[in-house]
This record gives sequence, structure tokens and C-alpha cells, in this order.
Amino acid sequence: MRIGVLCSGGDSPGMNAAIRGAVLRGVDVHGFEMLGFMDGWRGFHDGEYLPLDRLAVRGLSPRGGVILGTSRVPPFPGGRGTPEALRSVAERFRALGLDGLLLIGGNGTQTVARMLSDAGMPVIGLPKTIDNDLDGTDYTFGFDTAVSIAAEAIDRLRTTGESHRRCMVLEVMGRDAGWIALHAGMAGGAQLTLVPEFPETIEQISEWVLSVRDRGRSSLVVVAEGFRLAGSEAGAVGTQVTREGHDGFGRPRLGGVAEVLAPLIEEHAGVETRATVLGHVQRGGPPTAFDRVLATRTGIAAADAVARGQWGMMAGLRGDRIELVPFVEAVGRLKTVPAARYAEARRNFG
Ligand SMILES: Nc1ncnc2c1ncn2[C@@H]1O[C@H](COP(=O)(O)OP(=O)(O)O)[C@@H](O)[C@H]1O
Ligand SMILES: O=P(O)(O)OC[C@H]1O[C@](O)(COP(=O)(O)O)[C@@H](O)[C@@H]1O
Ligand SMILES: [Mg+2]
Repeated sequence: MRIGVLCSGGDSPGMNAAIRGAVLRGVDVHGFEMLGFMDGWRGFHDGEYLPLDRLAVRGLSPRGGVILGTSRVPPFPGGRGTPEALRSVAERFRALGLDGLLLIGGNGTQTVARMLSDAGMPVIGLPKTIDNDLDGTDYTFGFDTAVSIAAEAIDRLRTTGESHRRCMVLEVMGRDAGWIALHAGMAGGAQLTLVPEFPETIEQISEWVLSVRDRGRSSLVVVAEGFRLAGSEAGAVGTQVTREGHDGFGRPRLGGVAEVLAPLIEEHAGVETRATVLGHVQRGGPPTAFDRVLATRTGIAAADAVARGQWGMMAGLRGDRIELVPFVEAVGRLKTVPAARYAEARRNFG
């Protein structure tokens, strides 16, 4: 069997470990020929790939980034999955002599995987994303690493913030899901955590910051990049803060909400405030041991699924088991922070 591997979307710590897991199992145990396409769908379209054998994946488990590269290059000519576009991907698949494709990606990539699978292509999904916004799995690999890095940033901001009696605002990634913010905030003991799912007013935020100051402490505020203010504050309410330009898929780039929030807190609460945007540091460097193990096991499970011919599935984490879940259970709905999880954290804000 000739099996292709492809990464799409933002990079996520653990992608290399997943490739290694799939190759060690696929090549050494099942006897597949495996190849990895460079830079996502670009390599697939251009026929640029790396043969994947034991040597190619040597020492990969602790390595951040991904040896194949990843991109947001669209799989379909014209960008949308029209019947003609799906047929052209299937034709390319045949021309490359492939028997199956492993797609390493987040919700966007797994949406594409579902479309290809519905069109009859033999595809298996491996769920990665620091955002953890993909259904059909308890956690995606990369998330634990991003949370650990954000929690460390909180620890560091706290000491400088307390020394100056300032309010420190830390912005983390996550698109429309507040998972990184929620977990990092809890791990770092943040005084409040703002997530896209649950807008808050500047008045409420300031009240929390003041109650922290009245206790003689300094506030550490974690804000997810997709957070929107509630209420009537002109200009900043109800909309996400975006940067100039669009990503490879044409979406506006999120980012900068901490810089909008900090002066508003200063104005309303009268507490000196500083903003830090953590940015791509969250995705860089070596994965945590948890992500290495999760990604390796996901790769192994994906190779086993190929050997059994269980196409059209994503290898998701359920409890402590990697289980194959149909794509339909993974995509179509973003996995966001549920009200109960936010309420649990919110009770301790301030
Ligand atoms: N509904 C869709 N139709 C066609 N292509 C899509 C669709 N959703 C995602 N894609 C393609 O898959 C890529 C990866 O998705 P993206 O959301 O960027 O990352 P991730 O898979 O990490 O969530 C996109 O950049 C785009 O090229
Ligand atoms: O690489 P870019 O274009 O700066 O992307 C930034 C976005 O990618 C992420 O880091 C990861 O998102 P995906 O996994 O969906 O690609 C988001 O948290 C963030 O909004
Ligand atoms: Mg995504």
C-alpha cells in the first residue's frame, strides 16, 4: 500500500511525533510505502514529497514544528469543494499512485477530510490544533503544549505585575474557542479569564480588577484573541479585534484584543495596566510529554486503521483510548467552552 501524509492549517506541537508514530507502525509493522507531501496541499498538487521511512522519522518525537511543513493552501482548485473540484483531487490522488491519505489537521482540515471521504476517497484524519476546538476527541495534540507555554507566561507576568502593582493582560490564541485561555488561566491562577464564548462588559471586568486591588493584589487577566466585549462601550463592543490582512484561507487574522482592553481597564478601574500578546510562541518549540504521547498514539492508531481498511474515520482521544470516530462526529460544529466550564471558573473571578 502506498500511503500519503499531509499537514494542513497552523502547525501544532506533536505533528512530528504523529508522523513518526504512523511511519513506525505503517512501514515497519504493516509494510506500507509512505510519503509525506511538502507544505500541505501544495506538495500534493505539485507532486513534491518526502519518502517516509524509519530513518526519515528518527528523533522526531521531541521536535517542534513539522518536517513536512504545513500550509493553508486550498485542496480544491478554486477553493471550494464543488463536484468538479472533488473529482480533480481524486484524479490527482490516482495519478500519484496512492492507496490512502492521512490528513493531519484541525477542524478545517477534517472538514476537507470529510468532503473527500464522502466523495469516496480513502482518508483517515489525525486531529491536531493548539485551539482544541475540534469535536470527536477529548483533546487535540498541541493544546497541552500551548497551555503550558501560556501558563508559564502568566507566572512570569505575575511577578513583574505585582512588583509594580499593575494589572497585566495576557492575550492567548484559540480563534473562536476559549480553551487555551480557560486552561492556562486556571493553571496560572489568573484573577479573570475572558473567552469568546461569553462576552463580559468593561464595567464588570473593572469591578473584578478593583476587587483584586482592594484585597491588596494585582490582577492577571487572560484574554482569548476571539473575545468580544459586551455592553455599550463605543467602538470595542460586540466585534472581534482583527489585524490587517487575511490568512491563507481568506479569513481575517485575529489578534490585538489585549491592546484594546488594557487602556479600557486603566480608564474604568484607574489601575495601571499593561498588555502582552503571546502570539506564535504558543505554537513553537518542543511538545510536552503529554502531546508527544497523544500524537504518537494517534499516528499508530491511524496506521492500524489503514491496515484494517477503516477509512472515513478520525483517530480521536476518548478517555485514555484512541478511538476511530466518523468524520461527521468531529466536524460541522466547533467544540467551544461549555457554559458549565466557564461558570466553574467565573465564580472565582475577582
Ligand atoms: N469548508 C472548507 N472548504 C474547502 N476548504 C477548506 C474548508 N475548510 C478548510 N479548508 C481548507 O483547509 C485548510 C485548513 O483549515 P484551517 O481552518 O486553516 O486549519 P485547521 O485544519 O488547523 O483548522 C484551510 O486553509 C483551507 O484551505
Ligand atoms: O498562522 P496564523 O495565520 O498566524 O494563524 C493564527 C491562528 O492559528 C492558530 O494558532 C491555530 O489555528 P488552526 O489550528 O485552526 O490553524 C489559531 O489559534 C490562530 O488564530
Ligand atoms: Mg482550526
